[in-house]
Amino acid sequence: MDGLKSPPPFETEWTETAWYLVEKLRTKSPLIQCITNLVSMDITANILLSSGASPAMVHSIREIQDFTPRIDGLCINIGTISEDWLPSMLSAAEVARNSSIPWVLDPVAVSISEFRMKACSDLLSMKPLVIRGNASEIIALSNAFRLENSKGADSSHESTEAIDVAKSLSVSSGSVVAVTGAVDYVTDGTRVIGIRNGVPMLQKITATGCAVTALITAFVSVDPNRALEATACALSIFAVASEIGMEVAGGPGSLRMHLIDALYSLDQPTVRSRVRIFRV
Ligand SMILES: Nc1ncnc2c1ncn2[C@@H]1O[C@H](COP(=O)(O)OP(=O)(O)OP(=O)(O)O)[C@@H](O)[C@H]1O
Ligand SMILES: Cc1ncsc1CCO
Ligand SMILES: [Mg+2]
Repeated sequence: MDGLKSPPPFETEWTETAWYLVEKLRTKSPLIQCITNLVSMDITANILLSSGASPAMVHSIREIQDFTPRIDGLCINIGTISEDWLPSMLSAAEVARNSSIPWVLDPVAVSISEFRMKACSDLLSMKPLVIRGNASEIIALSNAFRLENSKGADSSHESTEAIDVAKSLSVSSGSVVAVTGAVDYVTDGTRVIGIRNGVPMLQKITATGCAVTALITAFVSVDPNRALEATACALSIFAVASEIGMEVAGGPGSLRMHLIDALYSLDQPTVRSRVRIFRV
C-alpha cells in the first residue's frame, strides 16, 4: 500500500485524477531510466526531478541487464540515435517488456531516415505502453513512409490532423498514442482525450517534447493499468506548469527555469483550477 486513498473515478473528475497522480508520483518517487538524446538529457532529468521522480540516464549496453530490471519505468527517445545506441534501446525495451515494466517511446524525427524508421519499427515490436510524438512524427510512424519536406525534429502538422492516424497507430501497435501540439490528444484506439493547456513558447525551448515524454513515463509507472488517463494527466500537468511559468518568464530561457520551478511547487488548488482535459 502506498498510503494514499483510492483513486477518484476517471472520465468525470480529471482534475482530481491529475492531483492524485501528482501526489502518488511525489510519494513513490519512481526510478525512471532514460535512453534519450544528448540535447534533452538535462531538461528531461530536471523535469523528472521536479515532478518527484528519480531520473537515471543509463544507456550503456554493458549495464542494461543489471540495471533495467530494477527500474519502475523506461523512456526511449531516438533523437540523437546512432548505431552504437540502438542495441541498448532494443535490449532495454526487451527487458522492460519481459519484466512488465512500463516503457514509453518518443519517435523523434522518425521520418528523416530509413534507419530511424526501422529502429522505431523494431522498438514497436517490444510493445511500448505509450508512444508520444508531435503530429508529423505520429503521422509518419502511422503511415510508415517518409514525409516529403520533413523539417526534422519540429512538427509541420497540427495535432488535430493526426487524431485519426493516432487511433490507427494505437490499434496496430497496441500502445496508447499521444500527439502534442496546440491541443494535445491521447488515444487508446477507441477513446480520444484532449488536453487544452500549455503555451506556444514551449516550442521555443528545445526538447520540451522529450521532457514531457519522460514525465508521461513517470506518470504511467505509478498507474500502469490506466495508461490513457495517466498520459493525459502528465501532458496537462506539464502544460499547466508552463502556463504558470509563462506568467513570470521573459522568454524561452527563463520559461525553462520557471517551468521547472512551477512543476516542483504545483498545489491542489492550482491543479483544480487549471487542468483542461476533455473527451473528444
Ligand atoms: N502551439 C502550442 N501551444 C501550446 N502548447 C504547445 C504548442 N505547441 C506545442 N505545445 C506544447 O509543447 C510541448 C512539446 O510539444 P511539441 O509538440 O512541440 O513536441 P516536440 O515537437 O516533440 O518537441 P521536441 O522535439 O523539441 O522535444 C507539449 O507540452 C505541447 O503541448
Ligand atoms: C534538436 C534536436 N535534434 C535531435 S534531438 C533534438 C531535441 C528535440 O527533439
Ligand atoms: Mg520531439
